[in-house]
Amino acid sequence: MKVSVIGTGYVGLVSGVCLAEKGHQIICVDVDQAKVDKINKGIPPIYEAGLEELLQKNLHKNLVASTDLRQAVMDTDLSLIAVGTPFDGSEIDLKYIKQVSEQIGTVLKDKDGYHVVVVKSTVVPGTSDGVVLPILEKASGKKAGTDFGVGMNPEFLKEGEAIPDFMYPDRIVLGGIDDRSIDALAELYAIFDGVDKIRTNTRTAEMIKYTANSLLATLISFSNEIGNLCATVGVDVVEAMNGVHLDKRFTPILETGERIFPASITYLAAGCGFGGSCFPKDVKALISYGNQAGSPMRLLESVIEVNATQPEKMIALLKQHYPVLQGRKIAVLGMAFKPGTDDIRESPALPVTKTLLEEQAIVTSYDPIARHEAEKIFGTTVDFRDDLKEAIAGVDAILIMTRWQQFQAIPELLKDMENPPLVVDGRRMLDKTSVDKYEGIGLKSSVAS
Ligand SMILES: NC(=O)C1=CN([C@@H]2O[C@H](COP(=O)(O)OP(=O)(O)OC[C@H]3O[C@@H](n4cnc5c(N)ncnc54)[C@H](O)[C@@H]3O)[C@@H](O)[C@H]2O)C=CC1
Ligand SMILES: O=C(O)[C@H]1O[C@H](OP(=O)(O)OP(=O)(O)OC[C@H]2O[C@@H](n3ccc(=O)[nH]c3=O)[C@H](O)[C@@H]2O)[C@H](O)[C@@H](O)[C@@H]1O
Repeated sequence: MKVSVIGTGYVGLVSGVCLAEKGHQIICVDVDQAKVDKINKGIPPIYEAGLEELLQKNLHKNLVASTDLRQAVMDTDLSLIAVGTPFDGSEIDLKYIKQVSEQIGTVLKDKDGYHVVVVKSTVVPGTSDGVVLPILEKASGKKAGTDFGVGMNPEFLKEGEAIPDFMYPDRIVLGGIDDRSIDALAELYAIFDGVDKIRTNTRTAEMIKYTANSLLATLISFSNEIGNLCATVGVDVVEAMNGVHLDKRFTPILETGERIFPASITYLAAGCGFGGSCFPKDVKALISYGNQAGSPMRLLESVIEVNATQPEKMIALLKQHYPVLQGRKIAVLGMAFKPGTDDIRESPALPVTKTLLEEQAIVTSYDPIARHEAEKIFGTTVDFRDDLKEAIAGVDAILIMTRWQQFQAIPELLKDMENPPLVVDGRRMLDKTSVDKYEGIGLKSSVAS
């Protein structure tokens, strides 16, 4: 199929590259000339394992990038809209979705033949048929369902694992205003053999996406709240959660006979909080949507509240040992909101680092790939290092903010130190007995208070 993908961020570029790899003819469109130039040189503007190789393999064969949306829509049969849908402080901000709908509609006015416009961005229920469709009709002067189709195809990829998630999805949701629109999406994904496909209307497709993200965020905040109680009453949350996690309902048994471990994969691992460009904004958008619909989302409000205070737990644990942070040397390990990505949006490391700097601690930091992003925020106020060993040399305390597997080396690195630093484990990824001075989320502080 000939497909234009509008927006070349995490979702747009990964979708475009993977669909090209599956044999479709893809034109990736973005307003950002610099991004388009990079893509056309085979350099992905974002870091995602395996993306560069796949891009270079398909570039100028099945895939090309462009800033010319008109030509891209003219030359293709289906357009996937994958622009950002931020939270504006009170509700979902649909300005990019509206802009693109208007632009596509204007092209459809002059285009012969049946074109299908599909929303891939995460949008609140009612957006595809209540916002996108009327804009397309107005700008094109044509009728949805007769002259063109409208679909909704949410994306479930995780950053850091985007390529395998896209290539081997758990399910594909094919939402549309009518059978013809859904059939076009079914054709696009026909090549994904053996994957469960859900044919549904656009509103249900939109709701599936929010429900999935909100459930995952709820599991995390639930685990964090239990962790906070455990720490207060002297139970280790990791041990408590192991007892829960072994329930087969939470650790499905794979075809190989293995259980799904660790708990972080099933979103039951307590830690310093969830971040990223999606959970925080999507849960907030659904709360706002629920309020507007007259169905308040009280549980989800708590999910956000619990998450907002989790990073502070790291500072509280640190202060058990160092009540005054001024002049203390602290290593913040991990700036990315999760391993496998250089994305630091809403990362718990950001408020923690800000607090440390406000309290005049001397902060060093190491992140395997997100240094360049974190430097844009902290500049030289943080001493960024490219080497874990250098970042922790001579510090009073280490704060583990991201579950990078590289940090498993910490006990070994501290082993021979005369006066090893305190380790505050925000991801509960180290054995608590593997270092001399250990504090962790969901664990009673070793300092009697
Ligand atoms: N990042 C992720 O892991 C996932 C994101 N989503 C959803 O997908 C959507 C996109 O997210 P990301 O890819 O992270 O966003 P992003 O912010 O990384 O990329 C959006 C891109 O759209 C471009 N853009 C904006 N207006 C445009 C226009 N008029 N024409 C052409 N390009 C335009 C921007 O320049 C940017 O490159 C959001 O709704 C998000 O919630 C869904 C699943 C996973
Ligand atoms: O809509 C989206 O954008 C995507 O949002 C999440 O993906 P992502 O944000 O990339 O990353 P996750 O691996 O889900 O992690 C999110 C956050 O939760 C945290 N987390 C995860 C698991 C856990 O047990 N505890 C925990 O704190 C991670 O550290 C991270 O900060 C969803 O997992 C994807 O299915 C979805 O497509």
